Amino acid sequence: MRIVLESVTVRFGSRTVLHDIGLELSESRVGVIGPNGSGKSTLARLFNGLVLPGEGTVRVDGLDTSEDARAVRERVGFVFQNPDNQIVLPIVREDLAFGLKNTGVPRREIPERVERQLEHFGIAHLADRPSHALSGGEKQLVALASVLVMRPDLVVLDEPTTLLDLRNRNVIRAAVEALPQQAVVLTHDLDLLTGFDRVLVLDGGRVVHDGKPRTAVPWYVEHCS
Ligand SMILES: Nc1ncnc2c1ncn2[C@@H]1O[C@H](COP(=O)(O)OP(=O)(O)OP(=O)(O)O)[C@@H](O)[C@H]1O
Repeated sequence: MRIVLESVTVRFGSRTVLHDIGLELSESRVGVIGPNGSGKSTLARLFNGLVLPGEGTVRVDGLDTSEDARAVRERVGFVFQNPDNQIVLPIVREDLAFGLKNTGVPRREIPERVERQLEHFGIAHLADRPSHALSGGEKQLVALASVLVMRPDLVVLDEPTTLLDLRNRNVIRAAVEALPQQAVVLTHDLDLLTGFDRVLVLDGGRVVHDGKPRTAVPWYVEHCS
């Protein structure tokens, strides 16, 4: 799918957080890097209508996020940086089923889809556990599973490896690599970007570099550290 931003400016109060951004994204793996506060999360939130542009337009497969928010959200899944913002129900299995119940998936298909998604991440043993009592890394995996079970066409992951130990970081890396759908990944974990098709570097609300990881990552290290 194609995401097109035309002259997009985002302001929070009197602060301009994104300045006149023009972008077209259709690659399978896109990374977004940049210093804290550079606007990465705000940019990514534009892709599924969580943030709407103050000026300009954002189109997802031709759908204007300001006009077709619901259709856009069905296509674009968003995995939050803090999994506590994602997990809504007290038991893991129920949490994964929640979104499916609200989108008209036939009830009898739901338990199997949930089970398969949990198994895919090696977390089937968490199915009946209370969500609030999971470790940070377990929560991050459950949050990702709860988005993927909805089968979005594009997945946005906001710093998916921050809470993870080495083993789970590798689980997430492998999961991102194996995703059949397009993915946009915001990260400070530069190793995660190996093999990506494209990396955007943000600084001060502007795209200051746009290229392959082998050029974008060294550029970022040289200019933004
Ligand atoms: N809802 C909001 N209201 C006011 N200001 C906001 C809001 N969301 C973000 N900001 C501000 O916009 C700027 C960009 O924030 P954003 O979260 O997009 O940056 P980021 O690059 O993702 O940062 P980090 O790497 O720290 O997660 C920050 O200065 C932040 O304080």
